[in-house]
Amino acid sequence: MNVNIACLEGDGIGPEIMASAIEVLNTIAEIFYHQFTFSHNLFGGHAIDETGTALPNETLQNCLAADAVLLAAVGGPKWDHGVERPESGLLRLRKELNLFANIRPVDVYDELINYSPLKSDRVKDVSFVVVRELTGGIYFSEPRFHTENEATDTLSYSREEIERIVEYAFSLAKTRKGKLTSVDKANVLESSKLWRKIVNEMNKKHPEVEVEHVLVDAAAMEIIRNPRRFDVIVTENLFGDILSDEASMITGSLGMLPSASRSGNGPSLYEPIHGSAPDIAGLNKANPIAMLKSVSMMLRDFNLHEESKSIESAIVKTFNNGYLTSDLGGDTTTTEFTKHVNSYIEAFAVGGVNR
Ligand SMILES: NC(=O)c1ccc[n+]([C@@H]2O[C@H](COP(=O)([O-])OP(=O)(O)OC[C@H]3O[C@@H](n4cnc5c(N)ncnc54)[C@H](O)[C@@H]3O)[C@@H](O)[C@H]2O)c1
Ligand SMILES: CC(C)[C@H](C(=O)O)[C@@H](O)C(=O)O
Ligand SMILES: [Mg+2]
Repeated sequence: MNVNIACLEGDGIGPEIMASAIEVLNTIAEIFYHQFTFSHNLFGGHAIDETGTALPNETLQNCLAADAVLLAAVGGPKWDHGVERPESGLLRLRKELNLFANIRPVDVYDELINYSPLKSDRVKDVSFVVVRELTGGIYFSEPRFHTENEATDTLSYSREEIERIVEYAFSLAKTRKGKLTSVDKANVLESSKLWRKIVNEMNKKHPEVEVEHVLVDAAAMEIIRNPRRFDVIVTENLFGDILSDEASMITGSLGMLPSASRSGNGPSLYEPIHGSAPDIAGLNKANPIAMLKSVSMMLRDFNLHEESKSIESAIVKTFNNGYLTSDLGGDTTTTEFTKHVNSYIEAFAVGGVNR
């Protein structure tokens, strides 16, 4: 299969985990006889330094023309106080590609349950997906401004925006355990009242899905108290951002959670949920698992299931053999971890595809 991938390595640990992803994709291409073509694009802080904008037009055009976009991370203290921020490039890109559905799976590996800061009996067998609305809500609504003495953000959603993300979540729940938790703040926010009403209306169309509504503050508590109760969580942009970082700790590290952002037509974007980790940038310490699992989600979307499985299984073999990056208490470097994943992918292919 030929796949044209627009790569945005960005800032901080971005280049290190992107290198890991490309190495693994090259191994997959060789073993499974695919042709992956990569374009390397300026994005984020580095793009600001070189062009004055976080999302240069050439980068946007390459993303629009690609089969998929692979993004590492953007941002860092160097750009925290500039007029243009790296993060604004990311928000523009999501909007331009209409990536309204951000899928963030939270799956606990049995082998790593002791690395979670939570007790192992709480985290065992946890598997849920956060479906985060990604192109609306408080991140994008107008008016939005600040002056010396006043600042305003607006949280607004149209019926259409709510319906399309909730429809996505219902469909996903049907392929899983059939339970949908809608997280809102309907005791306070007008947008949440409409959100909740629409979820209830749509439940009539999908009666086989069990729906519950949980207020976001209670949801934050439940993710720690009893994370096994969740199957699919659907929520507004900002709530989804916060809850997914929280949920990552169930798995042991923020460096574990991948994501896919989809529009339904046009290229999807695959990226870890974490940021550019400036505190460990350039030290070869970054955990590449979130990035590699994002690659695995991309391959699954192209129906390359065996290829996707080979990555997942190689990741498990790598940490089962004691290779853990420092966020999980180990001393394996990013490059060593990647080398082991590559060799297990090769072994997987010998035992599987070439059997
Ligand atoms: N999608 C993105 O590009 C994205 C996402 C989140 C934050 N950011 C940006 O990243 C910058 C830093 O933000 P932050 O420090 O709040 O969050 P962060 O996610 O970059 O880091 C938080 C903590 O988690 C650790 N961490 C994150 N990913 C890791 C990995 N793969 N391996 C090991 N440890 C990892 C970091 O070392 C740090 O201690 C900011 O500019 C922020 O806006 C970008
Ligand atoms: C960098 C930032 C704009 C971004 C977000 O808030 O969406 C990040 O935190 C994420 O989770 O992808
Ligand atoms: Mg975030």
